[in-house]
Amino acid sequence: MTAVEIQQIRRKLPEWVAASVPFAEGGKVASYIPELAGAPHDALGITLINADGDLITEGSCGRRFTVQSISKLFTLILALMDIGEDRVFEKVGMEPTGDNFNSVLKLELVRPGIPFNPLINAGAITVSALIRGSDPEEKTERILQFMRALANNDHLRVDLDVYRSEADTGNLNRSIAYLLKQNKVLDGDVEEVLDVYFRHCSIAVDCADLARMGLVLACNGTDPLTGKSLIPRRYVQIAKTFMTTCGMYNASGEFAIQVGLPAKSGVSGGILSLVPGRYGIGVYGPALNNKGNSQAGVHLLEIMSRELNWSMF
Ligand SMILES: NC(=O)CC[C@H](N)C(=O)O
Repeated sequence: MTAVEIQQIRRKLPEWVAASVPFAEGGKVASYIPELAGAPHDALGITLINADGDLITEGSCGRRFTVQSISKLFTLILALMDIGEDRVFEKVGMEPTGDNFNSVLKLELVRPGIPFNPLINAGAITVSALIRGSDPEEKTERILQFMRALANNDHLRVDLDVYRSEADTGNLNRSIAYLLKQNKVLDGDVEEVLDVYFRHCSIAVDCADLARMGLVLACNGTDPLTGKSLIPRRYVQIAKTFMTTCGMYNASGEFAIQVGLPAKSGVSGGILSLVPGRYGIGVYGPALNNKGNSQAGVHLLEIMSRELNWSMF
């Protein structure tokens, strides 16, 4: 079955990618982080990898881009591994918001002012503060090492141009962080927490890195290609649940209906997705729809899920 499906994907993927590329036209490359604005509008790439190590790539999959919000998954998992779920969920909730990823609205409206979930900016900034490490450098290094292990790629680095660009212009994130400090959700130095957050959002990857990280999640925390156990199963379960309920921002419900797979997107146009037990998937398409998800990338995943009957539901 799997071998037949791999052949089908290899045969049809060029056609599916070609059919999705035109959808980029209706989307916009994110420019609120100035360094992201130069990304190629109509690029679309995808890499899939399965537990046997079969790798399928199509389109502009070799391009490097920053993970942005996709990193929130891995900081969440690392915080869970560092301090356990009871302590993490004292500080962030488990519910979708229906608001934009960078909204401050509910931090003021809903007491006690903790972020609704770890995948919105408020939640991820809170989680950054929970990562073990004596200073921002050590925390960032630990996040990098963790992502390198998951991607099986020692070369992952912070893209310093994107980091500086976001640190220079990230006033909305600064507002969120100071509000969290005021609400006594954030402990410690706000600028140091933001520094860790901006840096982990700026880690550069390609589609193959995302696919390999997705494969570890698809296989419940063990990299099937090295046999290494990298994440406790319970924390993978938590991460995949958040991917399903909040991973595509406030379009997660629609994505669950149209695609039906756990996924996490970022404003640079990346999407990490997976088919449980079977594939890790990395997608890159920088033109975003009005919810902040890759316009062509979502379309491609919709086609694939429909054609291959991948929905979990
Ligand atoms: N949606 C995203 O990818 C947001 C991440 C980005 N670094 C920000 O904070 O705005």
